[in-house]
Amino acid sequence: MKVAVLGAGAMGLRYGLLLQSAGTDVDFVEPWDKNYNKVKEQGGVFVARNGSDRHLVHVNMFKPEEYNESPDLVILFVKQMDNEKTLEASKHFLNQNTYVLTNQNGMGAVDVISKYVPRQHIIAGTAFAASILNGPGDVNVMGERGSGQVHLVNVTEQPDDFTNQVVDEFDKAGMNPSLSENYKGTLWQKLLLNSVVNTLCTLMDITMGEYQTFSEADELTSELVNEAYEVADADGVKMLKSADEMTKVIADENRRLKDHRPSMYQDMSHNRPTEVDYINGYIVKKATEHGLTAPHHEMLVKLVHLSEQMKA
Ligand SMILES: NC(=O)C1=CN([C@@H]2O[C@H](COP(=O)(O)OP(=O)(O)OC[C@H]3O[C@@H](n4cnc5c(N)ncnc54)[C@H](OP(=O)(O)O)[C@@H]3O)[C@@H](O)[C@H]2O)C=CC1
Ligand SMILES: CC(C)(CO)C(=O)C(=O)O
Repeated sequence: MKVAVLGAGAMGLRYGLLLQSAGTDVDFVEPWDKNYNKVKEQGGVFVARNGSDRHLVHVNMFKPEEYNESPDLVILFVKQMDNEKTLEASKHFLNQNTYVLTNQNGMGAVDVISKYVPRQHIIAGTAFAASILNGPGDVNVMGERGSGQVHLVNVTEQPDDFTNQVVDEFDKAGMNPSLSENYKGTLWQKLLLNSVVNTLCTLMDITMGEYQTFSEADELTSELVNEAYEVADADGVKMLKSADEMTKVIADENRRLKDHRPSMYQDMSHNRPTEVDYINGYIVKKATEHGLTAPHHEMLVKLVHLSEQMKA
């Protein structure tokens, strides 16, 4: 299987390097010039795990305009707001046979990807895993080896042979993949985690572990989760877990990745726009569509925008 990772940032590198080390044929396609130039200059990417054992790994990296291969699978890992321009710049290597996989946080990618490949070739899902890009060509993979999880789901909810091959490749790479047949339920599970953890840790300038040490952490998590569950229910989402179980999933993830500052924090601390509109903002949008309100999530969206604007 030939894989092109489109967007060689923190998570694109995490997935691509794991697959490459398990023997999958991986190319990285990077629209971000600074990263591309740095990788070419140093002859690869510096990779560390939990800040240790930093070493150089060779990768094949191309700019979208110079990439002329026909990958079987494209793994899209740019930020949500960059999807449209990135796919437009890559459309010469996307065709009716290409599969595109997104494990990005937030909601919206599938609608954009479906302009470029058939919906039955879109593999969505979620990454219960963390990475930090220290700078161009320099990635820090968080969590113990083999501890992250990947949940994959076909947008049509009909897994085919190719999707099962992708699961096998991910399994060989130690990525702990699972394949679901519940598209929205799978994505909402991660949406909930991000709507609590990314947003609160970013606003409060704390790690996931620090949040979980707060005496009322589970109560706060539960308020946000319950509000979102009403919206999911109105939207016809079949959730994979109860609201109480989800609160526990979030607490467990906070303990597992206790030293991690979520990707939204990485953006905020570098004065970049965040993905809040695709996370809490999506919950608010869906609430409005169904004649509901989601006041806690709406407040969080405004607070993140306030902070973004103060830094701009
Ligand atoms: N990081 C994580 O732990 C996780 C992230 N995700 C999701 O994965 C997706 C990718 O995120 P992630 O890998 O964290 O982010 P990246 O490492 O790709 O991006 C971080 C930053 O790199 C720079 N950059 C990357 N691409 C470009 C570009 N084309 N042009 C200019 N600058 C660029 C920007 O910084 P600058 O402006 O400073 O140049 C950018 O904001 C997101 O949807 C995220 O939510 C999901 C699970 C975990
Ligand atoms: C919180 C986390 C690590 C969950 O996997 C994440 O999605 C992020 O950092 O954006």
